[in-house]
Amino acid sequence: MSLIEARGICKTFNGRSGEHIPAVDQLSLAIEDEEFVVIVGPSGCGKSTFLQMVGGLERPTSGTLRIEGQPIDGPDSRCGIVFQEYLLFPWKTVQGNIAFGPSLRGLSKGEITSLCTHYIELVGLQNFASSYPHELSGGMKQRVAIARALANQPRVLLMDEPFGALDALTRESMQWELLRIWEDARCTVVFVTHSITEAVLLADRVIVMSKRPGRIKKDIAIGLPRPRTRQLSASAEFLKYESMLKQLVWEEV
Ligand SMILES: Nc1ncnc2c1ncn2[C@@H]1O[C@H](COP(=O)(O)OP(=O)(O)OP(=O)(O)O)[C@@H](O)[C@H]1O
Repeated sequence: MSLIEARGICKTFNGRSGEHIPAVDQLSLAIEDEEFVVIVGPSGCGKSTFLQMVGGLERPTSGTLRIEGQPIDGPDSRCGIVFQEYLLFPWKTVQGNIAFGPSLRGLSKGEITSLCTHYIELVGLQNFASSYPHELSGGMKQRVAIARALANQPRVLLMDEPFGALDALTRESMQWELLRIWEDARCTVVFVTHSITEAVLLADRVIVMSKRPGRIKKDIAIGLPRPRTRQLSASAEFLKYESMLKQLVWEEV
């Protein structure tokens, strides 16, 4: 049994004038435990919609979607979500933001503190535990958002263009950071991006979606060794994946 199984998923939205907007069409996909799956495709092809259905924030119009064999019927603590907008609580410190989920789960104070300490260290924010979001850079805010999601110890981390709002240099450093964090946290990641380079660097598998209504156009295993290195990211093999994927996405634009 796969960790996540989507079979024949369709999602149609109702537009403002009552028109039907088919966003996702007959999407079938199996994602295994601890896989790092990246979804790419042209703007509006239904990537975020698929992620939201996995996270239980949207329901498929038809088809079945299961996690650990059980139908997804609403937001589920097995899934943590990180969005492009950091969505931190501005009135809470870094520690307070990260402690929020564990405190809702009714953990003891000691357990919450040790979870917070672990994840604050994991994302490298030891010196900022008492800072408020407005005192942090974009990259630091996204580290908090990642730590906050991981502190709930999800089986699946859903990431929707998490580095899309960052400058190029910070974005690249966050990609390496995420790989390091993922090696430690060892959860399954489903990651949406527009950056093909980011996709090749991070993924075990890249799913290329067709233009709307999104179907799976190609499912490509990235056969690059881990841990990924800077040297590898400049290799001929890396560039080969990059140009193949660019071609596949461009055909849909
Ligand atoms: N709540 C909604 N109501 C109506 N239409 C929606 C809604 N959410 C998404 N859509 C439509 O569904 C389609 C897919 O949207 P979605 O955000 O999933 O695409 P995407 O591939 O993530 O796009 P992008 O890469 O630009 O973020 C789009 O045409 C969008 O306008």
